[in-house]
Amino acid sequence: MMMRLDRRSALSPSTPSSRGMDKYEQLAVVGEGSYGVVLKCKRRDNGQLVAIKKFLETEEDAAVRKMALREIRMLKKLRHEHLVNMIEVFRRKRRFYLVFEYLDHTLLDELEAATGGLGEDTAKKHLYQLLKGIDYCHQNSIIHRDVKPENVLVSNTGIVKLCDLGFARALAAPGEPYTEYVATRWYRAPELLVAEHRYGPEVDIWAIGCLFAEMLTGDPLFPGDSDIDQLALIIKTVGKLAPRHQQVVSRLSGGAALAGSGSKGTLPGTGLAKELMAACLRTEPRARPSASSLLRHKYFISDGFAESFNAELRKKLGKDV
Ligand SMILES: Oc1ccc(-c2ccc(-c3cc(Nc4ccc(CNC5CC5)cc4)n[nH]3)cc2)c(O)c1
Repeated sequence: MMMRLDRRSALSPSTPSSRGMDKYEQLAVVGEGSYGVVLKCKRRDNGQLVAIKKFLETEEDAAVRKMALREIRMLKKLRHEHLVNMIEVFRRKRRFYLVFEYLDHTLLDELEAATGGLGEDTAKKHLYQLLKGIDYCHQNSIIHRDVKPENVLVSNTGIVKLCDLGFARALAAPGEPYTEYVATRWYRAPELLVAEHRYGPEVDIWAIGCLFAEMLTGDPLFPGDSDIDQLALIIKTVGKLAPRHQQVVSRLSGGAALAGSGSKGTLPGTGLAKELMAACLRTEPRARPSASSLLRHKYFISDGFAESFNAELRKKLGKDV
């Protein structure tokens, strides 16, 4: 469906414009959420493919305007090889348009196309790049909060970038509780499932542990169909919750049965891969390693993988990484 995006008005003086939204031709819708739609577009003058997030509501809605400006402020701060970078911002008919890099497909597309997983070599390369992107977020005090296969983009040269930080948020000040937020259930850490007010970047590490397992097997690790079922699957595989979380669960209807016998199921993978995955999936958030320490894990270092893969990334990205 061809749609000419109308004349725009620059959102802020820091984004001087040329011919406005006329410079893009819409090619497809690649994503839809409750707050907006993501369009695959082509820049008319040079053929560059971009992804344009169009907010559905106009900025008359104060809540939408506040959320959009918060998202734009955050996105302007974050620039990294393994995050989808924002190129420019426009406003048209009192709606916000955010223009981003376009990558060929998502990790979900890869998982749906591959039976039995992506193979350990691809899974390891994707995992390493994901950890680099999330480490950058965490170093900048940003929690992504919705790491899942749809939010992991892959270029046709195998470069991986995290996207849709629309729900990301800055780390709360000490003592400040977070607002309620519901990450996609299958990748939601136990502390989110028990609605702990104080959660941190560890929720992203949990999600990455879930993604690593899914890349190896091709199947979601914890496909819960309710929050209680989600907790039951987690406990069955990785063992008991942290005592403070167990107390919360035992007060929920049917929660008492979730105490768990302590015997654990098995995680996919072998050797150092399984060791790294298990570390990401510790039910005590404080026990999960940081992204930066995971990047120095024996799994990436002991076989020379990090050194050779970083050289490969530098060539592909055409710059120092
Ligand atoms: O706050 C925000 C809001 C939106 C984004 C965002 C930025 C860029 C994208 C994006 C998507 C994309 N490529 C893409 C390609 C294909 C698909 C869907 N494939 C399946 C087969 C139908 C989905 C996405 N390239 N870039 C998506 C979201 C963001 O990164 C941050």
